[in-house]
Amino acid sequence: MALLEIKNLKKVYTARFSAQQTEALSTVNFSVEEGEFVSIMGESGSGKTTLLNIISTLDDATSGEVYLDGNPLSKIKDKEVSAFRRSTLGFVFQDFNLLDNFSIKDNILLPLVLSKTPIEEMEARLAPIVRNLGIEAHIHKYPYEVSGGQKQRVAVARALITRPKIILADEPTGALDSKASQNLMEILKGINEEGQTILMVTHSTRAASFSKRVLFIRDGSVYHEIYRGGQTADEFMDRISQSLTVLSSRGEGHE
Ligand SMILES: Nc1ncnc2c1ncn2[C@@H]1O[C@H](COP(=O)(O)OP(=O)(O)OP(=O)(O)O)[C@@H](O)[C@H]1O
Repeated sequence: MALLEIKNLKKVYTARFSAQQTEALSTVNFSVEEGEFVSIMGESGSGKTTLLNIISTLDDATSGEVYLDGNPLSKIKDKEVSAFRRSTLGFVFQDFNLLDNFSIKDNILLPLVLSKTPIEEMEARLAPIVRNLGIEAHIHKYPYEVSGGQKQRVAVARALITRPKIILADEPTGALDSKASQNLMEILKGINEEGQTILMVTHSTRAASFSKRVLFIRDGSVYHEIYRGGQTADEFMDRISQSLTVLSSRGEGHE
């Protein structure tokens, strides 16, 4: 059974003060196996954020279903959604989403504090994660005292601390320079090699080349996919670029 299964997902937005409707997702079908690292690419407005928001339980689908470990997300009761999200999903966003008034350590521990984890357990989980991510020396600082790349590593630490089933990353390198982006992607690749499943939305072909599979979304549905297989990151990046060129220049059909 796939870890994540997206079945016939459709999302239509209805404008609040008019009858105007936008079909953001038409029919999305795909699945992610445990241990995979999958990127989602597509032009602006193709529905990537909408898709990630529905998988994140931040938004509801118009129809279709998302299954995690075989369980339909739409059946989770409203009052259980926050706890589900906290314990099962790890989030990494483009703009880090750290709390400025919390130290780095408190930002990382926040999901565990909210789920009332004992202090000894929190400390035991924190130590290896901050060591692996190279942010050990910064945990008593505040977000405004560290670089963008370090902030994003803090966000990754916060995502990992709950031992989520899947990490959902939305443009994680979007606010980083090329060196920090490379560093972050190497970290995500390493985490994936240790078994963490990752689903990432990105515009960056270089970032996507670190994943094992790339899904291309267009006009609200998955249009094409490629696997890295035995290719090097550079070879895979060339294939991703070629696919994007073909897809943006072609109206219909598969490669
Ligand atoms: N809250 C909303 N209300 C109405 N329409 C929306 C809403 N959010 C998104 N849309 C529309 O749904 C479509 C898909 O948007 P979405 O943000 O998912 O695209 P995207 O691929 O993430 O784009 P980008 O790469 O620019 O972030 C677009 O046409 C967008 O205008």
